[in-house]
Amino acid sequence: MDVHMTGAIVFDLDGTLVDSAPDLHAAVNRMLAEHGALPLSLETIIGFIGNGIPTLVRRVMTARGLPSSQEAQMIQRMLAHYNAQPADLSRPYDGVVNALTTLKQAEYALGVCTNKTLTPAIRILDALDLSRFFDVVIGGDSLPVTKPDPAPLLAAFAELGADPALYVGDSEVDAETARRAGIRFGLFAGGYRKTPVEALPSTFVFDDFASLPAQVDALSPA
Ligand SMILES: O=C(O)COP(=O)(O)O
Repeated sequence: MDVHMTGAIVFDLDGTLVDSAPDLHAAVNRMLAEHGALPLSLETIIGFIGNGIPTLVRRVMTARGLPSSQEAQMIQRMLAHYNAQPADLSRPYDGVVNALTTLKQAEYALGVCTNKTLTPAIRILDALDLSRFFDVVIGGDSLPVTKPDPAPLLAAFAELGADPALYVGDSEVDAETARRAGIRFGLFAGGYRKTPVEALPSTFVFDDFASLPAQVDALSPA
């Protein structure tokens, strides 16, 4: 990696770059239908996102009273449904493409650190034409641990090879990951967060990606 890069910025995926909940919701309900279980609402599924697909499936099974003996099979079916259609309904949030373009032009090295399983994460980035911005993608199954363990985030920065400038995410898990990694955190307020923004430690909060490059510019050097 070019040592003259301005710095490195890593982004969360679900609820930060991409509103991915509608496809997760559709895949969950296809999985539930196969098991003869009733569907769950989009709002319920949004509340279950953040700790990766196996945890999402466990939360869904608890909500529907399904026996944990079926867990491994249901995770497998969820991944099959989701991998088949990961980006039919998912869209980047407004302003994401312009913000990434601006940051890339300013010579930031960009990466993604998500708890989403790597295969659908990459398929989504490809389908939405976002892969071109990123030099590294760390998924929920890339390491033996997931966020909020800081290891995946630190691995993303290590691979980028430039000074860590910022992690950008939307959730409690992301805020905790950045805190444990000792990395500055930009909190996107328009994602899947469950608690008030004031309750989460952040360097700054933003609700419009159009403002992100200026917020990054305003940071002191890493
Ligand atoms: O898949 C999830 O549950 C969360 O994914 P994220 O880390 O991109 O928010």
